[in-house]
Amino acid sequence: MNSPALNRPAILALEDGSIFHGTAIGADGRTSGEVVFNTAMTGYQEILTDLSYTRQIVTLTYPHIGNTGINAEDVESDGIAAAGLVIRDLPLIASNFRSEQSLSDYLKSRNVLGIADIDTRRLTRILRDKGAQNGAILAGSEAEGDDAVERALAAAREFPGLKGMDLAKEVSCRQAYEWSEAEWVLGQGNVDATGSERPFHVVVYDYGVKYNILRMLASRGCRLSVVPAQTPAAEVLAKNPDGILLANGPGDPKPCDYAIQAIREILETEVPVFGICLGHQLLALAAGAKTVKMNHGHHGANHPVQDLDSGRVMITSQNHGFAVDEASLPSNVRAIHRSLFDGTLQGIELTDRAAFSFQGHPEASPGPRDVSPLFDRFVEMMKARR
Ligand SMILES: NC(=O)CC[C@H](N)C(=O)O
Repeated sequence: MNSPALNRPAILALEDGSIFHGTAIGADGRTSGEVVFNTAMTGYQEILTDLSYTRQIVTLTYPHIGNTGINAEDVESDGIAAAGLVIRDLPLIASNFRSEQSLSDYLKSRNVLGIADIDTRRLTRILRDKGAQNGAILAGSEAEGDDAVERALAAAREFPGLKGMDLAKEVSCRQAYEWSEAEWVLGQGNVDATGSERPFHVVVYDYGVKYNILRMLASRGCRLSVVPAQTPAAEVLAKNPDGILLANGPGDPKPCDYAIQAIREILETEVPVFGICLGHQLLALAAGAKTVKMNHGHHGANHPVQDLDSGRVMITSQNHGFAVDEASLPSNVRAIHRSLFDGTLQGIELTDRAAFSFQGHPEASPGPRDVSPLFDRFVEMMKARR
């Protein structure tokens, strides 16, 4: 342990009045958001950089976080998206041949707050039993003084909550760009250096896209045009895509009327569509279904999901707090996947159209890669249309 004199205090407060005292491991200051727990044993870097965690404070149930440090290759976006990190124990040593920076230095360099030495089991029980809650972290001098707990509670209760919050358009890229995996590996930006044509041209609606979705498509030979969330359908269709991918993203899908409208227009054409997580929810809304806020959502890397056609069970990565209500599916939409944890809907396909979507993360590879064949299904759809 650090000597107590070097420790900076931090406080985590939940809207229900729960207070946790711990040690600051990131930037000083204050942050608020919805507090959610993730049960994955690996992948803290992918979790922190996943834009779907925007305005969420994440606690990890695995107790030792930071062991393998931080590297430049495993990021899912260019920055840390999560509003804060809550952990049990920060190991003193980060050890991995790819490690370039400690977790603590990474948080500080990105001005993100983190709190360690927290009883994350107690915290998780509260979130599981009462549901995801709004919360706040105060760190460093902000966490000092007799009124610090009061201020932390006030900050937790000031957060308006994610319900009704449209964040996709905020985190989306500002301008359209091209992506290919080779350029990513070389780190030369998004312009195709070789000028080589990729067989399938996929337009990706960026609602907060995880880089691994782009890598998975690029590795299957797709040329990718990534477009801002608010791009009208006509502009996307004018690019003459072979397929359209609706990406993951933060916040509530319901207020994203620009996306729902664009998807409706796209569904009037024959272009194959694949939706992932927020993209799945938006496809369902465009098709006429409803979405709901879940109690504490799904955030982890070992969630069993059943393929309803084959009966096969897949071990999946999950990160969502909203879900499509299966009872609301119109007659031309079929349920194709279901969670074996709580029976919630995990995948749909349109019966009259080459369009399907998945609630979990087929691009994630925390070990199991059971869901990655969904990318092959998308490629097959594009092939069939040609
Ligand atoms: N990972 C995602 O795309 C999350 C979708 C949505 N923001 C939810 O929480 O349900």
